Amino acid sequence: MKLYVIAVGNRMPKWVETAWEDYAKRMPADCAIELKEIKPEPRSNGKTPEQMMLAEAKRIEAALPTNAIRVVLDEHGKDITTVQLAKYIEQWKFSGQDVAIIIGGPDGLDASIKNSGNTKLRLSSLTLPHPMVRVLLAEQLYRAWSITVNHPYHRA
Ligand SMILES: C[S@@+](CC[C@H](N)C(=O)[O-])C[C@H]1O[C@@H](n2cnc3c(N)ncnc32)[C@H](O)[C@@H]1O
Repeated sequence: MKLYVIAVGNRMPKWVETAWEDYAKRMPADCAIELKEIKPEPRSNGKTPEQMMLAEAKRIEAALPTNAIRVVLDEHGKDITTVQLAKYIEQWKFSGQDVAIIIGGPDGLDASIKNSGNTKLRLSSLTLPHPMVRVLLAEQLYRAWSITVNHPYHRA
């Protein structure tokens, strides 16, 4: 199984790239995480947020791997614990499908993407900045994987 993280936003600050790499390289081959960055629509050409999110939605659709389980990250999604995320990882592995976890840009995700996921999850009740979301997600995927194999990284 591969976990694709489809994230709106490129040209991230160095700390974001470093943190992502740090967790990505810890993941084992059978649960690897791969980042696909989606170019954000320029914020300076007079378009409405809805128009920008729609343009980004088309790029997200084009980047999504075929037959992958879709997981949308949204602050209004289902609340889960890290132990529950570990259970999701086990289910996803069992399904034999790859997984695409989608993160929106500064304005969020177009409704067509928000409502297209098999699952909609939130990482916190707080509204998080999109660069931080990918870092937090990478750490939580690593932590959740560590739970599935009883790795000592996670201490309950
Ligand atoms: C700055 S937020 C967008 C906020 C926007 N007002 C909205 O309604 O989605 C950018 C992206 O980060 C992700 N995100 C932000 N906070 C989150 C949270 N607490 N849980 C899960 N994902 C979150 C979502 O994918 C969101 O589209």
